[in-house]
Amino acid sequence: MSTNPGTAFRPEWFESVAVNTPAAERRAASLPARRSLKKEWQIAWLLNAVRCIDLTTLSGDDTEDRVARLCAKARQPIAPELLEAVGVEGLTTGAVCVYPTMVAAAKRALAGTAVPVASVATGFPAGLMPLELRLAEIRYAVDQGADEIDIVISRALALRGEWAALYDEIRAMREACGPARMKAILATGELKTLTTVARASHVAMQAGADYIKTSTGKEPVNATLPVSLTMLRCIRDYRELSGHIVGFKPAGGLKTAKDALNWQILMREELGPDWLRPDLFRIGASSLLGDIERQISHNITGRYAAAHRLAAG
Ligand SMILES: O=C[C@H](O)COP(=O)(O)O
Repeated sequence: MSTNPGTAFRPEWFESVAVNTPAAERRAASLPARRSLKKEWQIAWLLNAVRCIDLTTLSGDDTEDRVARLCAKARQPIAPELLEAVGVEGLTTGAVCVYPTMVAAAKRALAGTAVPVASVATGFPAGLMPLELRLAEIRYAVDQGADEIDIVISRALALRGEWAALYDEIRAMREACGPARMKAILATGELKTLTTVARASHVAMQAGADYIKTSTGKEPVNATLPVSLTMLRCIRDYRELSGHIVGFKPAGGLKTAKDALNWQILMREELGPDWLRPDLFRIGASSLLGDIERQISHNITGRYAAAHRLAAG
Protein backbone atom coordinates (compact mmCIF):
# COMPACT_ATOMS: atom_id res chain seq x y z
CA MET A 1 0.00 0.00 0.00
CA SER A 2 1.17 3.44 -0.86
CA THR A 3 2.01 5.61 2.12
CA ASN A 4 2.61 8.95 0.41
CA PRO A 5 -0.39 10.36 -1.45
CA GLY A 6 1.75 13.15 -2.87
CA THR A 7 0.60 16.73 -3.29
CA ALA A 8 -0.29 19.12 -6.07
CA PHE A 9 2.78 20.43 -7.93
CA ARG A 10 4.32 23.00 -5.60
CA PRO A 11 7.48 24.49 -7.11
CA GLU A 12 7.60 27.05 -4.29
CA TRP A 13 8.69 24.22 -1.97
CA PHE A 14 11.96 23.64 -3.81
CA GLU A 15 12.71 26.48 -6.24
CA SER A 16 14.75 28.41 -3.71
CA VAL A 17 16.59 25.31 -2.44
CA ALA A 18 20.35 25.59 -3.01
CA VAL A 19 22.59 22.94 -1.48
CA ASN A 20 25.97 23.98 -0.14
CA THR A 21 28.05 21.10 -1.53
CA PRO A 22 31.24 21.55 0.57
CA ALA A 23 29.09 21.73 3.73
CA ALA A 24 27.18 18.57 2.75
CA GLU A 25 30.47 16.79 2.05
CA ARG A 26 31.95 17.84 5.38
CA ARG A 27 28.88 16.78 7.31
CA ALA A 28 28.74 13.41 5.51
CA ALA A 29 32.44 12.81 6.12
CA SER A 30 32.11 13.54 9.82
CA LEU A 31 29.23 11.16 10.48
CA PRO A 32 30.82 7.72 10.56
CA ALA A 33 33.80 8.92 12.56
CA ARG A 34 31.74 10.92 15.05
CA ARG A 35 29.21 8.23 15.77
CA SER A 36 31.15 5.01 15.85
CA LEU A 37 29.02 2.20 17.18
CA LYS A 38 29.57 0.34 20.37
CA LYS A 39 30.85 -3.11 19.47
CA GLU A 40 28.17 -4.91 21.44
CA TRP A 41 25.46 -3.25 19.36
CA GLN A 42 26.99 -4.02 15.99
CA ILE A 43 25.23 -7.34 15.48
CA ALA A 44 21.84 -5.72 16.12
CA TRP A 45 22.62 -3.00 13.59
CA LEU A 46 23.84 -5.53 11.05
CA LEU A 47 20.73 -7.68 11.47
CA ASN A 48 18.62 -4.57 11.04
CA ALA A 49 20.46 -3.82 7.79
CA VAL A 50 19.62 -7.33 6.57
CA ARG A 51 15.91 -6.82 7.15
CA CYS A 52 16.13 -3.59 5.16
CA ILE A 53 18.00 -4.99 2.14
CA ASP A 54 16.32 -5.07 -1.27
CA LEU A 55 18.25 -8.14 -2.38
CA THR A 56 18.83 -7.47 -6.03
CA THR A 57 19.73 -9.13 -9.28
CA LEU A 58 19.58 -6.89 -12.34
CA SER A 59 21.92 -8.49 -14.85
CA GLY A 60 21.57 -9.16 -18.54
CA ASP A 61 22.14 -12.86 -17.90
CA ASP A 62 19.53 -13.26 -15.13
CA THR A 63 17.58 -16.52 -15.29
CA GLU A 64 14.68 -17.95 -13.34
CA ASP A 65 17.11 -20.28 -11.59
CA ARG A 66 19.25 -17.38 -10.45
CA VAL A 67 16.17 -15.55 -9.23
CA ALA A 68 15.06 -18.67 -7.32
CA ARG A 69 18.49 -18.82 -5.63
CA LEU A 70 18.23 -15.11 -4.77
CA CYS A 71 14.80 -15.70 -3.24
CA ALA A 72 16.11 -18.63 -1.18
CA LYS A 73 18.71 -16.21 0.18
CA ALA A 74 16.00 -13.60 0.89
CA ARG A 75 14.06 -16.21 2.89
CA GLN A 76 17.12 -17.17 4.89
CA PRO A 77 19.73 -14.43 4.51
CA ILE A 78 21.94 -15.45 7.43
CA ALA A 79 23.10 -18.96 8.36
CA PRO A 80 20.63 -20.54 10.83
CA GLU A 81 23.37 -21.42 13.33
CA LEU A 82 24.39 -17.77 13.55
CA LEU A 83 20.82 -16.63 14.10
CA GLU A 84 20.36 -19.33 16.70
CA ALA A 85 23.48 -18.12 18.49
CA VAL A 86 21.94 -14.67 18.86
CA GLY A 87 18.38 -15.85 19.48
CA VAL A 88 16.82 -14.34 16.36
CA GLU A 89 14.09 -16.09 14.34
CA GLY A 90 12.29 -15.41 11.09
CA LEU A 91 14.76 -12.89 9.66
CA THR A 92 14.28 -12.15 5.95
CA THR A 93 15.49 -9.39 3.68
CA GLY A 94 13.22 -6.39 3.08
CA ALA A 95 12.40 -7.45 -0.49
CA VAL A 96 13.92 -8.91 -3.61
CA CYS A 97 14.38 -6.65 -6.64
CA VAL A 98 14.36 -8.03 -10.19
CA TYR A 99 13.52 -7.20 -13.81
CA PRO A 100 9.82 -7.36 -14.81
CA THR A 101 10.16 -10.66 -16.66
CA MET A 102 11.50 -12.27 -13.48
CA VAL A 103 8.67 -11.13 -11.19
CA ALA A 104 6.52 -14.25 -11.65
CA ALA A 105 9.48 -16.53 -10.86
CA ALA A 106 10.28 -14.48 -7.76
CA LYS A 107 6.66 -14.58 -6.58
CA ARG A 108 6.65 -18.38 -6.96
CA ALA A 109 9.89 -18.72 -5.07
CA LEU A 110 8.68 -16.49 -2.23
CA ALA A 111 5.20 -18.02 -1.91
CA GLY A 112 4.23 -18.42 1.72
CA THR A 113 6.51 -15.63 2.91
CA ALA A 114 5.85 -11.94 3.51
CA VAL A 115 8.88 -10.90 1.44
CA PRO A 116 7.70 -8.41 -1.21
CA VAL A 117 8.85 -8.57 -4.82
CA ALA A 118 10.08 -5.29 -6.27
CA SER A 119 10.44 -4.82 -10.00
CA VAL A 120 12.36 -2.15 -11.81
CA ALA A 121 10.40 -0.64 -14.68
CA THR A 122 10.13 2.41 -16.98
CA GLY A 123 13.00 1.42 -19.24
CA PHE A 124 15.47 0.77 -16.42
CA PRO A 125 18.22 1.92 -16.16
CA ALA A 126 18.18 4.86 -18.63
CA GLY A 127 14.43 5.47 -18.90
CA LEU A 128 14.82 6.48 -22.53
CA MET A 129 11.56 5.04 -23.86
CA PRO A 130 8.29 6.72 -24.82
CA LEU A 131 6.19 7.41 -21.75
CA GLU A 132 3.36 5.10 -22.88
CA LEU A 133 5.80 2.17 -23.06
CA ARG A 134 7.24 3.03 -19.66
CA LEU A 135 3.75 3.07 -18.17
CA ALA A 136 2.88 -0.19 -19.93
CA GLU A 137 5.98 -1.78 -18.40
CA ILE A 138 4.82 -0.77 -14.92
CA ARG A 139 1.39 -2.27 -15.57
CA TYR A 140 3.00 -5.48 -16.85
CA ALA A 141 5.13 -5.82 -13.71
CA VAL A 142 2.13 -5.18 -11.45
CA ASP A 143 0.11 -7.77 -13.42
CA GLN A 144 2.92 -10.25 -12.87
CA GLY A 145 2.51 -9.71 -9.13
CA ALA A 146 5.07 -7.04 -8.26
CA ASP A 147 4.41 -5.51 -4.85
CA GLU A 148 6.76 -2.61 -5.41
CA ILE A 149 7.93 -0.77 -8.53
CA ASP A 150 11.29 0.98 -8.82
CA ILE A 151 10.90 3.63 -11.53
CA VAL A 152 13.66 5.74 -13.04
CA ILE A 153 13.14 9.46 -13.60
CA SER A 154 13.88 11.28 -16.85
CA ARG A 155 17.28 12.75 -16.16
CA ALA A 156 16.94 15.15 -19.11
CA LEU A 157 13.87 16.80 -17.57
CA ALA A 158 15.67 17.25 -14.26
CA LEU A 159 18.83 18.58 -15.90
CA ARG A 160 16.80 21.11 -17.91
CA GLY A 161 14.78 22.11 -14.84
CA GLU A 162 11.49 21.07 -16.47
CA TRP A 163 9.97 20.26 -13.11
CA ALA A 164 6.28 20.42 -14.03
CA ALA A 165 6.87 17.92 -16.87
CA LEU A 166 8.84 15.65 -14.53
CA TYR A 167 6.04 15.86 -11.95
CA ASP A 168 3.43 14.88 -14.57
CA GLU A 169 5.48 11.86 -15.70
CA ILE A 170 6.07 10.57 -12.19
CA ARG A 171 2.42 11.20 -11.28
CA ALA A 172 1.35 9.05 -14.26
CA MET A 173 3.80 6.35 -13.11
CA ARG A 174 2.33 6.50 -9.61
CA GLU A 175 -1.12 5.91 -11.07
CA ALA A 176 0.12 3.01 -13.21
CA CYS A 177 1.53 1.38 -10.06
CA GLY A 178 -1.99 0.95 -8.67
CA PRO A 179 -1.68 -0.80 -5.30
CA ALA A 180 2.09 -1.32 -5.62
CA ARG A 181 4.42 0.94 -3.69
CA MET A 182 6.63 3.14 -5.83
CA LYS A 183 10.30 3.96 -5.42
CA ALA A 184 11.64 6.79 -7.57
CA ILE A 185 15.25 6.32 -8.69
CA LEU A 186 16.87 9.71 -9.27
CA ALA A 187 20.12 8.35 -10.77
CA THR A 188 21.95 11.03 -8.80
CA GLY A 189 25.31 10.29 -10.43
CA GLU A 190 23.85 11.81 -13.60
CA LEU A 191 22.21 14.88 -12.05
CA LYS A 192 25.44 16.92 -11.83
CA THR A 193 24.68 19.00 -8.69
CA LEU A 194 23.26 18.40 -5.23
CA THR A 195 20.81 21.24 -5.86
CA THR A 196 19.37 19.31 -8.81
CA VAL A 197 19.25 16.19 -6.61
CA ALA A 198 17.29 18.14 -3.99
CA ARG A 199 14.80 19.59 -6.45
CA ALA A 200 14.27 16.21 -8.15
CA SER A 201 13.72 14.66 -4.69
CA HIS A 202 10.94 17.15 -3.95
CA VAL A 203 9.28 16.63 -7.33
CA ALA A 204 9.32 12.83 -6.92
CA MET A 205 7.78 13.09 -3.44
CA GLN A 206 5.13 15.58 -4.55
CA ALA A 207 4.24 13.16 -7.36
CA GLY A 208 3.68 10.37 -4.83
CA ALA A 209 6.90 8.35 -4.49
CA ASP A 210 6.83 6.13 -1.39
CA TYR A 211 10.63 6.02 -1.33
CA ILE A 212 13.23 8.10 -3.10
CA LYS A 213 16.21 6.05 -4.25
CA THR A 214 19.66 7.25 -5.20
CA SER A 215 20.81 5.10 -8.09
CA THR A 216 20.23 2.22 -10.46
CA GLY A 217 23.60 0.62 -9.73
CA LYS A 218 24.49 1.25 -13.38
CA GLU A 219 25.66 4.87 -13.21
CA PRO A 220 29.41 5.53 -12.95
CA VAL A 221 28.81 7.05 -9.48
CA ASN A 222 26.11 5.44 -7.36
CA ALA A 223 25.07 5.96 -3.71
CA THR A 224 27.27 8.42 -1.81
CA LEU A 225 26.86 9.86 1.68
CA PRO A 226 26.62 13.56 0.57
CA VAL A 227 23.90 12.72 -1.96
CA SER A 228 22.08 10.65 0.66
CA LEU A 229 22.34 13.45 3.22
CA THR A 230 20.82 15.85 0.69
CA MET A 231 17.92 13.50 -0.06
CA LEU A 232 17.25 12.82 3.63
CA ARG A 233 16.99 16.54 4.35
CA CYS A 234 14.47 16.82 1.52
CA ILE A 235 12.46 13.97 3.08
CA ARG A 236 12.51 15.89 6.36
CA ASP A 237 11.43 19.15 4.67
CA TYR A 238 8.71 17.39 2.70
CA ARG A 239 7.35 15.88 5.88
CA GLU A 240 7.21 19.31 7.53
CA LEU A 241 5.56 20.88 4.49
CA SER A 242 3.08 18.13 3.57
CA GLY A 243 2.72 15.97 6.68
CA HIS A 244 3.55 12.88 4.57
CA ILE A 245 6.30 10.38 5.30
CA VAL A 246 8.59 9.11 2.55
CA GLY A 247 11.22 6.38 2.78
CA PHE A 248 14.78 6.32 1.48
CA LYS A 249 16.72 3.73 -0.53
CA PRO A 250 20.43 4.13 -1.14
CA ALA A 251 21.50 1.72 -3.89
CA GLY A 252 24.45 0.89 -6.06
CA GLY A 253 27.95 -0.05 -4.97
CA LEU A 254 27.04 -0.81 -1.33
CA LYS A 255 29.10 -3.90 -0.58
CA THR A 256 30.46 -3.82 2.95
CA ALA A 257 29.12 -4.17 6.48
CA LYS A 258 30.67 -0.76 7.11
CA ASP A 259 28.49 0.72 4.35
CA ALA A 260 25.43 -0.83 6.00
CA LEU A 261 26.40 0.75 9.32
CA ASN A 262 27.29 4.15 7.87
CA TRP A 263 23.99 4.54 6.06
CA GLN A 264 22.04 3.56 9.14
CA ILE A 265 23.97 6.08 11.24
CA LEU A 266 23.16 8.73 8.63
CA MET A 267 19.45 7.79 8.72
CA ARG A 268 19.34 7.91 12.50
CA GLU A 269 21.17 11.22 12.67
CA GLU A 270 19.05 12.93 10.04
CA LEU A 271 15.60 11.38 10.45
CA GLY A 272 15.70 9.53 13.75
CA PRO A 273 15.58 5.88 14.80
CA ASP A 274 11.96 5.47 13.68
CA TRP A 275 13.13 5.51 10.07
CA LEU A 276 15.33 2.42 10.49
CA ARG A 277 12.72 -0.08 9.40
CA PRO A 278 11.88 -1.69 6.07
CA ASP A 279 8.79 0.35 5.31
CA LEU A 280 10.90 3.53 5.44
CA PHE A 281 14.43 2.38 4.66
CA ARG A 282 15.83 -0.05 2.12
CA ILE A 283 19.36 -0.73 1.02
CA GLY A 284 19.48 -1.75 -2.64
CA ALA A 285 22.33 -4.19 -3.08
CA SER A 286 23.32 -7.26 -5.05
CA SER A 287 26.45 -8.14 -3.08
CA LEU A 288 26.24 -6.76 0.47
CA LEU A 289 24.85 -9.73 2.33
CA GLY A 290 28.07 -11.77 2.21
CA ASP A 291 30.13 -9.20 4.07
CA ILE A 292 27.39 -8.62 6.64
CA GLU A 293 27.19 -12.36 7.32
CA ARG A 294 30.98 -12.56 7.65
CA GLN A 295 30.97 -9.66 10.09
CA ILE A 296 28.16 -11.15 12.17
CA SER A 297 29.98 -14.47 12.27
CA HIS A 298 33.17 -12.74 13.36
CA ASN A 299 31.37 -10.81 16.07
CA ILE A 300 29.73 -13.95 17.42
CA THR A 301 32.99 -15.81 17.50
CA GLY A 302 34.40 -12.88 19.45
CA ARG A 303 31.56 -13.46 21.96
CA TYR A 304 30.92 -9.83 22.76
CA ALA A 305 27.22 -9.89 21.91
CA ALA A 306 24.85 -11.69 24.20
CA ALA A 307 21.53 -12.75 22.71
CA HIS A 308 19.43 -10.60 25.04
CA ARG A 309 21.17 -7.49 23.76
CA LEU A 310 19.96 -8.01 20.20
CA ALA A 311 16.29 -7.23 20.55
CA ALA A 312 16.68 -3.56 19.67
CA GLY A 313 16.81 -2.76 15.94
O1 LIG B 1 18.86 -1.30 -6.80
C1 LIG B 1 19.87 -1.91 -6.59
C2 LIG B 1 21.09 -1.78 -7.38
O2 LIG B 1 20.86 -2.01 -8.71
C3 LIG B 1 22.13 -2.72 -6.88
O3 LIG B 1 23.39 -2.26 -7.25
P1 LIG B 1 24.69 -3.14 -6.91
O4 LIG B 1 24.65 -4.29 -7.88
O5 LIG B 1 25.83 -2.20 -7.14
O6 LIG B 1 24.58 -3.61 -5.50
